Amino acid sequence: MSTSGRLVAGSRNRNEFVVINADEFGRPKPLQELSGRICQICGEDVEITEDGDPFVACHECGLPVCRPCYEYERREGNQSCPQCKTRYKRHKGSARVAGDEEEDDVDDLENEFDFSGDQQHFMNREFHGGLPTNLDTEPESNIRRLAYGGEDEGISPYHHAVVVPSFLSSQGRPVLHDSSISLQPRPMDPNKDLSVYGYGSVTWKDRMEEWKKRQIQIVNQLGGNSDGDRSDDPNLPMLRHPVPNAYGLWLTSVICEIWFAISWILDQFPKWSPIERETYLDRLSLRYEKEGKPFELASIDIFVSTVDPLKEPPLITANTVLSILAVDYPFDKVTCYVSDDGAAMLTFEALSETSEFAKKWVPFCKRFNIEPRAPEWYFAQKIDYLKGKVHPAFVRERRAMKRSYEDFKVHINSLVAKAQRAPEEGWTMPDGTPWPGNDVHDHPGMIQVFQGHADVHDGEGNMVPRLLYVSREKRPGFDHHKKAGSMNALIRVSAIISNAPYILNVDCDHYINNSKSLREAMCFMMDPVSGNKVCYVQFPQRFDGIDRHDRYSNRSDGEKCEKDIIPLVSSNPILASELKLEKKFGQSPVFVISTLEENGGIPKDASSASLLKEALHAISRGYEDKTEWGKEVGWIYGSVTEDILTGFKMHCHGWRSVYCIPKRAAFKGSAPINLSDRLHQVLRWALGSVEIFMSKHCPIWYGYGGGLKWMQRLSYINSVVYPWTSIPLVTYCTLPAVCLLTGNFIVPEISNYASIVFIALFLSIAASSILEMQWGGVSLEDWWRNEQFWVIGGVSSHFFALFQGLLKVFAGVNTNFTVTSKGGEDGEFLELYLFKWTSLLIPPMTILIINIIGVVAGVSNAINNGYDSWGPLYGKLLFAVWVILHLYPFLKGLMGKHERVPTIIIVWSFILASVGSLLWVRVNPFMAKQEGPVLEICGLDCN
Ligand SMILES: O=c1ccn([C@@H]2O[C@H](COP(=O)(O)OP(=O)(O)O[C@H]3O[C@H](CO)[C@@H](O)[C@H](O)[C@H]3O)[C@@H](O)[C@H]2O)c(=O)[nH]1
Ligand SMILES: [Mn+2]
Ligand SMILES: [Zn+2]
Ligand SMILES: [Zn+2]
Repeated sequence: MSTSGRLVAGSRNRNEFVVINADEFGRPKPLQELSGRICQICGEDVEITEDGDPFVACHECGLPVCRPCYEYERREGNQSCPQCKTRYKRHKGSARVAGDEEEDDVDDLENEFDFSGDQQHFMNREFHGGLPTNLDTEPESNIRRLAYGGEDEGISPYHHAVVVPSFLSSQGRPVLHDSSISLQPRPMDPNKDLSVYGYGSVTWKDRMEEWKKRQIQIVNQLGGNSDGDRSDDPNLPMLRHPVPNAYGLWLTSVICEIWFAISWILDQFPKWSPIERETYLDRLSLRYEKEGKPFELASIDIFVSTVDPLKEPPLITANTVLSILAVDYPFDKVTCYVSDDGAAMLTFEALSETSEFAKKWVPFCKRFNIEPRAPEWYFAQKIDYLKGKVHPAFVRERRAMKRSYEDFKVHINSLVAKAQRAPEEGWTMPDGTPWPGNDVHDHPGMIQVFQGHADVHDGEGNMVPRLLYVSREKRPGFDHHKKAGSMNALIRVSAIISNAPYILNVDCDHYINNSKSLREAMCFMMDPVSGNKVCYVQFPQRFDGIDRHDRYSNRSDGEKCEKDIIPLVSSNPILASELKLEKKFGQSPVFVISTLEENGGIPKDASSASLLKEALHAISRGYEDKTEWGKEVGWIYGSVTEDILTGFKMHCHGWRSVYCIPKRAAFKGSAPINLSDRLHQVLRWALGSVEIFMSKHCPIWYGYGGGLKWMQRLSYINSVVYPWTSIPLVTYCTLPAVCLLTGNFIVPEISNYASIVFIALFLSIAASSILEMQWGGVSLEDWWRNEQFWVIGGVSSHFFALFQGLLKVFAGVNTNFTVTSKGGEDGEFLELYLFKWTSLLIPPMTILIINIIGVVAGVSNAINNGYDSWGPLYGKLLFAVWVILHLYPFLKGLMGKHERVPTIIIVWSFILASVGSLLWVRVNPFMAKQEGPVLEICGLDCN
């Protein structure tokens, strides 16, 4: 059976393979009799061999190909003739070791790799079975992988189909940028630029003298007499020993920094083995869409999940569904399943409208080959009618289509308006029967097939893929496992109704932006050689409608990877008893049989009524009881980031995944554009990580001896430990304020030599991150935003997630899943400054306030105390300003004019901040008692 997930792995994929002389479908034209013989791949002249004849690459069909192209194809490309697919034989004189001439006409591949038994292996693979063998070859590929560095270096370019999770960021999310550079913000080290403070102050110098003397005493007491001379060297003791009057502060900061250093190192590993991939859609089509033969592209079941029509507007879901129905793929090979966890009649009715509108929309898309095929975003694009050859018919039809879409929108909006207030007796359907889902938490399973009868044609005889509405049974008092549960229900329904060998999962807001996306994925999945190892292909999520400045770092900060295409691979234990399978998959014989169909498909003799009945059984509340669903089968339960957990589990079983980045973004989604939603989303992700961290699936302990690569393990570890970094982060952000308020400082004055070392360190760190950004194509601005959001998210969401996670594990307190609001339909940034107040905002607010108070107090103190006290102040100010700058977007949101901040929150934060500050000044635990040098300068308690 199958399971799924996403996450991990890096590649960049460029479609740069050029086929010149291609027909309008991009296929190479059949052989033309050219006098001069032009290479059909690159367009250059084909060379003349020593014999005086033109060079012939393929003796089967004689397609003219020049030697360089042939050599390239033979070595790194398809390794076979692009026209007739005959595997290339080695040529006389081809670059080869001298003396193997007699091997002429030998098939390279057969020679290099032993393929016998391989096919057998594919067939018998059990889904969660061992690691597929023969990872090292990739002849006749739909794809090309360019691997750099790491294990791949210097070996064959096909060595190791290793998919390293190169793109995980600190948030454990694959980073968006087309590079392997992950954007781990690096905490600044205060020790690095302190050389500037402390000079010009006499008192400071006195203190230093005093302190040095003490160091010498200590060294002598420790019996370091032999070393006595060296202890006079001003550099050494100062680097070895902390500031004597603020030992506690110093120690705290050092502990924080050690943790930052560890997390930074963890973050570096995944960057080591980047992989680039190319897809060749034309080859896919040549191979599987031969003219005059039935298309052989595999079927795909597409799952759309939705739960709350108020937060996930039906128009957005409708657009996603339309983009799926209009996708560039044979219509009868696509089935779209919409899972409604909210059992909302609104969703149901909107879907019904959508299926009607699709009959106009889909043919229009296909006829004019437009992009994207989600009408809202298509019509939002500006078209220049004067540019290029815009057909007059197109102009007319586009206009008409726009009008029908407007009508459709009005319709949907009126449904939404109607749904705002539920009638007392609950909703009734048009035929008068009550809507079965009136109680969201207590209702039977529902399935509705909207299309799929062969007689549903659009005007031109084009047909539209089938669309199904599915709402699984819900009963109070049971854990329904949120999205993971709904996906598992869809796996079963779809296996019974259409049983495609591959599935694609999108959220309700993830419309298909590139109608060729499915083909992109199929290049990997249906690759004759490497396809059988791939458990999923994932695409990065791009966003629409984010604020131009992307203030909350949706783009760069831990971008979520969405959309997986997952093969439903059958286990083929032909002899295993039915009983054993039922124990694993549950008691639906139709479903169990479907798991045995390697190539999908449903039994021919079954009536659709009986199949629907079976499907309803498969989505009943108790279906998964005492089965392996959620444990070994399907999406894995136990974390709100079910995708990471499931992907991890698949990788542990030795499967490989592919990260696919087509030039035109494959999918787009809406990003939360107000801070509160964003923080809640990040909170949920972090909570998911904490859940995995504390479960048996913790990547630190789990799955040794399986197929998980070391680098993958490190990346997974990184993606589950990052919430812990919030503890040192909160501490670190409070330190500057504490320093300012108490007059202590965490770093001692240091010598010139030491300051040079620190400056050099600091510069090299800055240089390395600038270089990384350059390579990764990340702009400085993106990086800075990422940095900022790392601090904001860290001190709020990650911090809360830790406590919620601990509460959940140790006290069983469950938190609910806050679905992220999907942006408004018109892509305006309406909500940007709208703050919905939540307790999440208190920590960053408090930190901000105490730092501001610290700055004010420090400066006014220095003014009172005159020139001497300015020197040491700068250092502390620098830290405080560092914190304030990082919280700046937060401050800006705070000052937004659209809605007034409830006073109670301000009051609370102020009370907390001032009580805290006063306590520090009074109790002052970090201040050394008496024996330290006397504090003459600055600090609130300064006399
Ligand atoms: O009980 C539930 C709760 C949520 N969902 C759906 O789950 C999806 C993701 O929810 P959303 O609030 O949009 O979360 P995001 O953080 O934006 O989603 C990302 O992160 C999730 C894991 O944390 C993944 O499941 C998603 O695929 C991925 O897009 C949405 O389609 C919801 O409708 C359900 O179907 N049932
Ligand atoms: Mn989402
Ligand atoms: Zn040929
Ligand atoms: Zn050529």
